[in-house]
Amino acid sequence: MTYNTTIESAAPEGAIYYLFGATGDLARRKLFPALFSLYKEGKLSENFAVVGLARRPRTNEQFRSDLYDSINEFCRYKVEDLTMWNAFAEHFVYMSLDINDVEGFKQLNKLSDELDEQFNIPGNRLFYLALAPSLFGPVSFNMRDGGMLESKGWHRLVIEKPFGYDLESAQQLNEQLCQVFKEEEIFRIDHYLGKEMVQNIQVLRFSNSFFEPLWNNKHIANVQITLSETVGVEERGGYYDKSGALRDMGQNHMLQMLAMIAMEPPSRLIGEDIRDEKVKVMRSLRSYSSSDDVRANVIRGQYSAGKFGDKALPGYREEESVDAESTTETYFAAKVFVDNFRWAGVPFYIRTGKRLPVKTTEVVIEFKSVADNILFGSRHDLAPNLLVIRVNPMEGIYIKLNAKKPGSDTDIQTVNMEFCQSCQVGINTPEAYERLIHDAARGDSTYFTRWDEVAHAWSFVDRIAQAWRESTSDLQFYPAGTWGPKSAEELLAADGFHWWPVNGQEEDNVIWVTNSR
Ligand SMILES: NC(=O)C1=CN([C@@H]2O[C@H](COP(=O)(O)OP(=O)(O)OC[C@H]3O[C@@H](n4cnc5c(N)ncnc54)[C@H](OP(=O)(O)O)[C@@H]3O)[C@@H](O)[C@H]2O)C=CC1
Ligand SMILES: O=C1O[C@H](COP(=O)(O)O)[C@@H](O)[C@H](O)[C@H]1O
Repeated sequence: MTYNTTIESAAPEGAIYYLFGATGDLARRKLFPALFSLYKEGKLSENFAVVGLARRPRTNEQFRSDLYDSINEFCRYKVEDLTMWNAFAEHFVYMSLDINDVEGFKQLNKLSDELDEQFNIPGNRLFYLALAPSLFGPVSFNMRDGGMLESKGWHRLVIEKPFGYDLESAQQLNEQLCQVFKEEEIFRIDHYLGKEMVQNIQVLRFSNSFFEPLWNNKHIANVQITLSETVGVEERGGYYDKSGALRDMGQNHMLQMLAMIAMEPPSRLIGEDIRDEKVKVMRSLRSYSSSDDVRANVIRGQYSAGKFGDKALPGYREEESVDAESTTETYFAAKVFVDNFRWAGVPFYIRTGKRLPVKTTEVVIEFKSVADNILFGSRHDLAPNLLVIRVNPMEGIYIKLNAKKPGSDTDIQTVNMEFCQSCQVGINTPEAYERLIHDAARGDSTYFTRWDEVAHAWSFVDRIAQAWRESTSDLQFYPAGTWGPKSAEELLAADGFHWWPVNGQEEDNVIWVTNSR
């Protein structure tokens, strides 16, 4: 059954893919593997070429050898057939280019004409900027001034996060890009939107009569979104210390997931309608009224030295490229309200952090208990029903129900009924980057963020950042390998709730009914 014809049909047309930042980490770990998977699955037109671009010198042979290594290390498919590999690799060429040098773009333009000819490409251009954001503006101007946008096909710009540091810098960046590209030609990546289970939210919500009528403040008590990571900042301290968890994860991935949960049904399953509905959610986010309001509702933390099992872990301030007195948050938790008719009074609790005990992304929808339950309420401490959407790394859903304990007259037990998607399809589900590159190549911007969404998300985040700049007294430290500051528990306890266990913290006394075995 195909639910969205714009997404499932239409193979991409032939195009040249320009990978700016081709010698960087993102290209190596995500972009090359994604291109190989698409090729292997027949999702790239035969008429394509990839031009790797960065300053350091590389021959085409060296570039293809880097490509080979990256695929064998990071791709879900390995290179098994050399004939097929050679056919793939011959589409890849490398050119050394400093993006500040417009002459280089003129040469690139000539090379592009040759590639159009060689691979029978109709002048389509997809520019992927895996570069530091400070280079996004200059590279766009030089593309234009170097004549790169004069080819007869379409031109699309795919840009990585972060899109700005705050609303003001994001606006400046957007103005620069809009001098060269139209909004519909700009594809802003939020790789969470490319994840299977994030895309599945709308199917779960709008195609199940179990959920659709209950999806509102009459039946839902609260929503919890957890995005926990075991890693620290690794070698990204230089970037992360200026960014922090709020900008790195909050402004984008977490608010995007919240929007997918909270949005109204779009009138049609097409990109603009879905994005219109997400914008309405972003616009309805209740801004904190004062810095005290921020401190009462947003908790921030930074990991100190700790351990995983027997392994000692350094504190954040001891990490490479991090200021020894840094006050950057590696954790935040917030209580957020969506001020509209559907969600009035329902808290959305969101939390993310590095060096937490497990790597997992989960959304928990906690339903209200059966009102005035005269049958069971007085005798049992009934667990509320939950719908849990497991996004990452395990994919699937489960629902938590109350059921009679077999053989007992009086006991009620909690049962988790699970659809484990990962168990069905193994780990071989498409990576988010495959999906997103494929969509951009077909001109489908549904799962990319539109400028107005980004701007509203920054306004919300900027209010928090402003309070944090005024004083750092609320920054709390948590040992690496623990669940963050205690006050994040108190945030929910004050409302009579608690964080539900996520993957790796399974509860006792719960029966699992699952397809995982
Ligand atoms: N790595 C990741 O997992 C993620 C990265 N991102 C984003 O992706 C982007 C790239 O990140 P990442 O790959 O990690 O960064 P890296 O620092 O690893 O790579 C940067 C790339 O830019 C090239 N470069 C730098 N300056 C110039 C220049 N003047 N002209 C031409 N090329 C230049 C470098 O090549 P050379 O030195 O040879 O010129 C290199 O290929 C960033 O915006 C980042 O925030 C987003 C999510 C995850
Ligand atoms: O964008 C980012 O996401 C990753 C987490 O992504 P995931 O797909 O592995 O959950 C995070 O580690 C990184 O700091 C951030 O920039």
